[in-house]
Amino acid sequence: MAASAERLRHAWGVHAVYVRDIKPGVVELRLVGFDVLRKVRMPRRVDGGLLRVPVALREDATAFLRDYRAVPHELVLGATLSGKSMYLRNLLTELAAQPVVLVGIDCKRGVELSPFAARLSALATDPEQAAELLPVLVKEMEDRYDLIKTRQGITPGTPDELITSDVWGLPESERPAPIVLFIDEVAELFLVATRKEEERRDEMVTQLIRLAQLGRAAGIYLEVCGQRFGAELGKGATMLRAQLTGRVCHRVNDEASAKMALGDIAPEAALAACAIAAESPGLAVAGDTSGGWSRIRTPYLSLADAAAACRRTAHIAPDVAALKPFRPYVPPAPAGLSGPVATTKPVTE
Ligand SMILES: Nc1ncnc2c1ncn2[C@@H]1O[C@H](COP(=O)(O)OP(=O)(O)OP(=O)(O)O)[C@@H](O)[C@H]1O
Repeated sequence: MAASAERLRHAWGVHAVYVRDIKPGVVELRLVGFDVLRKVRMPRRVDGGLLRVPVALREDATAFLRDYRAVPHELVLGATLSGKSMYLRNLLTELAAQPVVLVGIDCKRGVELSPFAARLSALATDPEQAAELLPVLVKEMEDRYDLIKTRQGITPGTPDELITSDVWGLPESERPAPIVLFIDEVAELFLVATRKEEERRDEMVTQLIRLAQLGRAAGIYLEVCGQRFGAELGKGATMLRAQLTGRVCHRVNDEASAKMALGDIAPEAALAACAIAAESPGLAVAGDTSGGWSRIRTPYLSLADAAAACRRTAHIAPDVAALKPFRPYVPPAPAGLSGPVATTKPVTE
């Protein structure tokens, strides 16, 4: 096999299989999962910039970028074993390499997000902890609004370019680090058994809606993941969903679930999600409320490699004093796993 194809195989992981060289720098690939043949020029790594990370491959062999500045909040839906965790794993690992504060709520006792503890500034693993963490994030957001306001009124005659309505307009030295909050299996936050739990749920949902409505200007972004996200979850669910304008829908069990994710984007996108086969985990339909959508596939990334990437980047996690009490316990690295680890990277031509 030609050297160019070797490089491609390495860069694309198991998701693109070399078919033949067409001419120097151009090869034909079968994109596993999409089941189509593509002519692809030699890919180079995507340099997305802060908060703009490659996370999957599009059907046309270009990289799908998760761009928080353009689409601040996202909903990732899919049935069990459809590939949601793999998507989050890729996203989290890419963000971990940037000066971004990563926060997790994983009410499945932390089984999904704990492996990334070394890079997480805060982690809540049950609804009680989430109920303590969310108001701290809301307070952080309010403090950031105060900072922007102070800057606006700094002195009469402040040059126009220093007048800003979000953290991105602040001078770099004063700008707080962006925060991405990952919520795995959001339904766990909504489910209640007692009246007391219902009150706690209502408070959390209100806090989440506030973060979704106002977070962008404060540099706080949400990545919400679940199997379904409809009105049946209870008060506030549809209001919160409306704020999560980025949508990624993996295989779902019924049309109603696809419509929850994509119905307000494009009916054809919901149909495309319904057509995803059970044997294609990692395949999804991604869109946003502008109406644009495409089929995407996340690269395979093992949990061990993702965890190792988080350990390697732990030292760049920005400090947020208010989150210190929520810092997760980091177990010692397993022997033999502390060295450099190869990870697959979505690439583009
Ligand atoms: N892009 C991919 N390529 C190959 N295998 C994948 C891909 N994405 C997921 N898988 C495999 O599919 C299985 C399910 O993936 P994953 O755990 O991400 O699903 P999930 O939707 O999070 O499931 P659950 O809701 O049950 O946690 C895993 O064995 C995983 O390795």
